[in-house]
Amino acid sequence: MSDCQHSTKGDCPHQHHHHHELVIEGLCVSYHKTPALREIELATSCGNSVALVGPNGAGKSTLLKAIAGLQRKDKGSILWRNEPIQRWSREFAYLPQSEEVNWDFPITVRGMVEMGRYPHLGPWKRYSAHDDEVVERALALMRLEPLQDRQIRELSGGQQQRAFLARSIAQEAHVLLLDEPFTGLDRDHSAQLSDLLRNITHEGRLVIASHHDLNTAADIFDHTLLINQEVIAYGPTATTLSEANLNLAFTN
Ligand SMILES: Nc1ncnc2c1ncn2[C@@H]1O[C@H](COP(=O)(O)OP(=O)(O)OP(=O)(O)O)[C@@H](O)[C@H]1O
Repeated sequence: MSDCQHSTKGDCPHQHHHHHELVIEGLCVSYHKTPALREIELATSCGNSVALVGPNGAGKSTLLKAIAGLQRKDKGSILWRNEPIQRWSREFAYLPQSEEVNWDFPITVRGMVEMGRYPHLGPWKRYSAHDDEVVERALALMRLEPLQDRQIRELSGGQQQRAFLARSIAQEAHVLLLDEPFTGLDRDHSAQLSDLLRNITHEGRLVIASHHDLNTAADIFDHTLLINQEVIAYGPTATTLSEANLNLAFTN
């Protein structure tokens, strides 16, 4: 258990942490002995959306990868429903920054969403009526029905992102880890993604996303974790992004 008294900046993030589904305590990550994250604490649950905000190099991508189980940690724990995340890999879906994703393989939107069902299929790898239903729902929730027979590589970046989200939903992942999902979207597509993320949290999932636009953060994310290697503040977005906290985070 960490000691809240040591946290002088912002709210203590882990009060009643054992009631939360995702609990990060004392997380430290370094690259070649250079620290990238120090003593990160976070406790949150399904139904929430959390923005990761901080300057370039603050460790946002590193934290997303760590939660996805893709980043070696020096110290600390990341628990999902009181157990190490490794036991729960299906529960997590991680989308890197768009330029890091290779979308150039031959598969349709529907094919990609069906891939989300693979871990759930029985020994004969046959799709049941239930699997089809889940795929239909995921396509509908992400408003992808009209695009379902299109090749992924022929879609716009925003549409590809929606296909990824639909696959994660079909996979029944409860935690969506998104690295700068709003980058490169115009105003209408940002508004659409914002709506879709709201639908995703309302149906009982958790969205954690790095986000650069301080002006839109409060409209999109109910909570914000402000970091610069360490936690600067955590809480409801509007209060967390106060001028004082931002000064702490964005000056070195
Ligand atoms: N693979 C790596 N090897 C060595 N250092 C790395 C590696 N990945 C990240 N870093 C370093 O770790 C720190 C945190 O990087 P990270 O990408 O997590 O920050 P970020 O907050 O996502 O930044 P940005 O807003 O610029 O995307 C940076 O100083 C970065 O240079």
